Amino acid sequence: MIVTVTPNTALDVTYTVDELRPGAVHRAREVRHRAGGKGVNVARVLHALGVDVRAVVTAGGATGTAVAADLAAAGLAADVVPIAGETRRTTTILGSGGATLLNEPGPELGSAEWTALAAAVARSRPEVLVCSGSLPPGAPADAYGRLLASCPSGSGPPATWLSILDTSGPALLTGLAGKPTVVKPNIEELREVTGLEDPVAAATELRRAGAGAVVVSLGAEGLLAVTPAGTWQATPSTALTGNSTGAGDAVVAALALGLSRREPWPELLRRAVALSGAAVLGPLAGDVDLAHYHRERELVAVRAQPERES
Ligand SMILES: O=P(O)(O)OC[C@@]1(O)O[C@H](CO)[C@@H](O)[C@@H]1O
Repeated sequence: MIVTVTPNTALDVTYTVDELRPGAVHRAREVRHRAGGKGVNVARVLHALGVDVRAVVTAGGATGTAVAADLAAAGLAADVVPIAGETRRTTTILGSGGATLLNEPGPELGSAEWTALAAAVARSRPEVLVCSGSLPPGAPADAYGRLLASCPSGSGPPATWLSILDTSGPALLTGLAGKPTVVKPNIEELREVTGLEDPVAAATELRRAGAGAVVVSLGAEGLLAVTPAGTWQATPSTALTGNSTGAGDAVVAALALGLSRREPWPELLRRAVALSGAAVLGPLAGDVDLAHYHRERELVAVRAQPERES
């Protein structure tokens, strides 16, 4: 079972406009609401692939009720941890220039709510645990580190626990204490937390600090993976335009699936690049174009990178 946990769950609101201009009035052509937050998107993608997945989310207030109802309507298995605060909204504006995001910080969680979240994760006995998204304000600095370290695996002794951490800034750095199997920053997030320009050097730094492997999103150039088995770059066959919101979550979904199947890295990266493109072609974050995914898996180029002196 793959389990995703999204402490700062959201109601994703997506507006479509012709062109986004700062300072102007926009009449939205379309407005869509759905349960979101990175871990929810990961679960949605896995569900679309027919994979057994469970989403652990927080929900409070009217937006929390809408999130829980949408998860049920989508047929996603979920553990909804009730919270006193109002679940946040995250807004995506899709215009001719691409996607612009406005993410609310979200409500604080009380210590009993953190305990309930950790208990829900432990109860689900993940084989692969995915920790995704920003932490809510006032979260314990090591919130992800604790969730990752305390996770009892359904599949064996601690040495076989598998986990993915997809977050940024201090939450990423402190989460490394939980020894995630893989972390998946994008190139800007990686440079920000390490202060290093070179992505291989920066990824190596995160591995030294506790990550098993580091998979870096390079945008249109695909993915770079620095792993115990070697370093690879995986490149898509073609550049795509569409809604890039959620493309990173599709990469995480592919990584979780590949880890659960113990796939070799080149195979896993092919799947991740193809699924990321499929997400760009999906209308909303969490949607994937499955026809593109199956076609593109055959076309992704994966190249081993030369070993460097450490
Ligand atoms: O504020 P966070 O937790 O970093 O990101 C939240 C979020 O912007 O990420 C997803 C795209 O990855 C959106 O669907 C979602 O609402």
